[in-house]
Amino acid sequence: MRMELKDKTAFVTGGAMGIGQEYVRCLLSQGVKVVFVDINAEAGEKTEREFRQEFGEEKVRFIPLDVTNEERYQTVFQSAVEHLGHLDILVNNAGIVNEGPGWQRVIAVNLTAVIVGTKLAADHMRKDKGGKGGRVICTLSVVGIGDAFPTPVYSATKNGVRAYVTSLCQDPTLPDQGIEYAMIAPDAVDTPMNRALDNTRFLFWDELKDFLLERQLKPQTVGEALLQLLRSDVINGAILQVDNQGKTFRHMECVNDGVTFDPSKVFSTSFYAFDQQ
Ligand SMILES: NC(=O)C1=CN([C@@H]2O[C@H](COP(=O)(O)OP(=O)(O)OC[C@H]3O[C@@H](n4cnc5c(N)ncnc54)[C@H](O)[C@@H]3O)[C@@H](O)[C@H]2O)C=CC1
Ligand SMILES: CCCCCC(=O)CC\C=C/C=C/C=C/[C@@H](O)[C@@H](O)CCCC(=O)O
Repeated sequence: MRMELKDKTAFVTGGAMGIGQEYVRCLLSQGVKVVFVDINAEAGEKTEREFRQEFGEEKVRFIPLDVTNEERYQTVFQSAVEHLGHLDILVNNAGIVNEGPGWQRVIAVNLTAVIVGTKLAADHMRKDKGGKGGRVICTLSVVGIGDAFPTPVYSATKNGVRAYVTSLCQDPTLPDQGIEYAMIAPDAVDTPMNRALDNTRFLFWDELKDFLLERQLKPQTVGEALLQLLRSDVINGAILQVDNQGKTFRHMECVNDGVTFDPSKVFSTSFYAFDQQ
């Protein structure tokens, strides 16, 4: 299934700032109609104003939402679908890092809310239940395809999303459902999230920040990766790793439609090895 992006519809979480804002911008640039949600209403309204000026009043709509509020998520999702007509693409992007007190919320935002949103989208999209099919994209992190001692809770949520999505990808009824699931795994990206890091949110931040900040990507690079992924013919099971070396499909396999991954594209030299030692 090759997706022509023009006139498609998308729902993006955490779209007010950072990577999510770039996702929204990139989708709009391709003629996609977008509803985005964010807990930060002020930033969301500002982003909506700017994008309406650039892309047109009717093309984009912001709705305030804390994705951990499941009841409100259902209501907002429903009104987004009514506004868009139907939904072709869900981008699960809202995420936080915090290894200190209050870490439980990292699980609620990064993992539980991703499952809630994905279930809402799948129920709406399933062709075998009257829907039109669609694609669900989740933002992992490089630490979602490995481990990282400075972010054990965060890494657990991202690995959890990877396991959840990869499991959905293997559902033998997926071709009947007409849904594809894929993931984007960026290295460190220069966003408001990273600019707010400290030794509590990210363990050993003082020791590691130079190493991490030097390798930071621009959010635009991750936005372009989303478009590359969405333009691909078959994406079920894909993990698109994005780093300063470029973009690499690390994993793509599916048990039901004959797609297998190309081993020559699996290896990525930039994935974390303690090669600095
Ligand atoms: N910045 C980085 O180095 C990397 C980030 N990521 C992932 O990319 C995604 C976006 O991260 P960034 O753009 O860096 O973060 P950010 O903090 O710059 O932007 C995240 C957006 O999500 C919103 N948000 C947070 N909690 C929310 C909630 N409960 N409900 C609704 N919206 C909420 C924030 O208000 C913000 O607008 C996250 O999933 C993050 O884990 C992945 C790899 C690297
Ligand atoms: C940088 C902000 C973190 C935001 C969360 C992310 O998703 C970004 C993840 C990016 C980087 C994580 C790096 C973890 C690194 C360590 O496990 C270790 O590999 C660092 C080794 C440093 C060294 O060898 O000097």
